[in-house]
Amino acid sequence: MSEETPDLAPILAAEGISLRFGGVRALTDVSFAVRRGEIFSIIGPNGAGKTSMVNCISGRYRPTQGQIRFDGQDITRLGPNRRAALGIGRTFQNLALFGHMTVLDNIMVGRHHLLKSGFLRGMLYWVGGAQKEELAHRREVEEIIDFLEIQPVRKAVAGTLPYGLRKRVELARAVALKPKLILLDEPMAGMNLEEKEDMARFITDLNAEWGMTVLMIEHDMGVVMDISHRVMVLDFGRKIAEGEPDAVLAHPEVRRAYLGEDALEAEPVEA
Ligand SMILES: Nc1ncnc2c1ncn2[C@@H]1O[C@H](COP(=O)(O)OP(=O)(O)OP(=O)(O)O)[C@@H](O)[C@H]1O
Repeated sequence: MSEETPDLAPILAAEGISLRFGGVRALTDVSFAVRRGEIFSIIGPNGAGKTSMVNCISGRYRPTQGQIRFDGQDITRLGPNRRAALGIGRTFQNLALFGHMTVLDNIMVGRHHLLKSGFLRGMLYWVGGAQKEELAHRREVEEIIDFLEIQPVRKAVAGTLPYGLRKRVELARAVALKPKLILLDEPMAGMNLEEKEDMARFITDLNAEWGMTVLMIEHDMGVVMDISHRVMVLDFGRKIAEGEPDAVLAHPEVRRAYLGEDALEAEPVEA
């Protein structure tokens, strides 16, 4: 591996990742690295292996071959909870909120995962030490609520909110875990234009103001090219391109395999 300057040092490095489901090759020898502080997106047609790759990183799937390093540590064999504790957060393609709970409680649930021993913590609460911690938690949660502009609905039951807002609450819950790297699985899916614009702004602010490194899968090419620092393209489980958005868009194999010339002409993208 080449020498890296500190800010270009990868926070996440996947090397030679292959994943098979029986006869299906979901991923074949995919290597890439996400730099600390960047927004990195994975794109590709349906079935290209994007979610499989994210699941390999979050620990939901274990690759058939290859190694994943996070923050300098080999995490290939760690389970999802250990990876979350190391600082890998995620949101899901389909909403995963507790619909009957309030927005605030949903986000607090995220926070409680930060604490390793729930039982011991419960005991300590009554002794007093954890009470202070609880207050500090609340303050931080309020900060996240402010940041994601969900104050007006903080007491609302999550299941009653419009879809776009629920997605934002889900993001808040993932952010509440204070991950160093956040994995976003189609954060704009099912959103209208305004909701997408809001979500794009929150993601860029999380990245720029809170210093969170973002790894995102997203089908909306406009958004991807607009907010990503770098993009990787998968096709049939293989990496066909990686680089800055403009370079990736210009890549002949990407044009052929994924976008199609028509799509490119119809949708000019600003640098
Ligand atoms: N749990 C699984 N069992 C069997 N095959 C799977 C499983 N998960 C994914 N696959 C297969 O692996 C390949 C890659 O799927 P994956 O969901 O990772 O693609 P994707 O790029 O995320 O697609 P989409 O954009 O449709 O979400 C597909 O052929 C899919 O059918």
